[in-house]
Amino acid sequence: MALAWMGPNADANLLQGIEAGQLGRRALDVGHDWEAYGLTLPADQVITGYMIRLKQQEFPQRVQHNFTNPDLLNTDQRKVFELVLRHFERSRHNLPVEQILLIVQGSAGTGKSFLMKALECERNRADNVEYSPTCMRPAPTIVATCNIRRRTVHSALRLPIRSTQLQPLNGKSFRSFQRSFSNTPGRCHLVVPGR
Ligand SMILES: Nc1ncnc2c1ncn2[C@@H]1O[C@H](COP(=O)(O)OP(=O)(O)OP(=O)(O)O)[C@@H](O)[C@H]1O
Repeated sequence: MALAWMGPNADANLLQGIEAGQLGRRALDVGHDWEAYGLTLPADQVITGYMIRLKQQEFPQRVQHNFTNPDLLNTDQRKVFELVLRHFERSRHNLPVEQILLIVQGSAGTGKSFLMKALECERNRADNVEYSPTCMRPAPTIVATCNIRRRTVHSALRLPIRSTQLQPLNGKSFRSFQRSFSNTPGRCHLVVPGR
């Protein structure tokens, strides 16, 4: 917590109860059994190792609690839910549809993620899970992938991270991209949370 307070450009002297520059050297830090948390990786592998462990350990545990009951949606959530579901249904029956480009805005905790999960649950129910890639829910940041258990937009769509130049996909990445859409019957809904 103390490290988080420091933040970029924060004044370390303002940290309550901690002498500036003493973080990591106090008896509490030195005497703490850090290995009890499994932090045994060399420094350059800590982040990579942490992400791998997060995926292996937390990911499956969280998936088990992913059910969201659409009956709980409030009036505003239900408006969006019904609009998107109508679109789903028309696409599924090959009826003419216009592409939906929809932004759902709301301050923190107003139920945007809840709405997305409800939509996905409804799709899985209607489509019979095997069919579910018709709804992709990539996230813009790795933090969001942890919150809602999905891959990033860049990873899902094979977008370059370090360059603004789009190159044609080829070889392994092209085949893996094709595979990820291979169950998608014609149309795919892409739902991207805002952070
Ligand atoms: N209709 C609802 N019925 C019951 N609980 C709800 C409903 N909508 C949202 N919640 C609950 O409210 C909390 C906040 O919702 P949620 O995380 O979806 O908000 P958010 O808008 O995505 O927030 P943030 O922008 O911070 O990510 C969650 O615990 C969620 O389960």
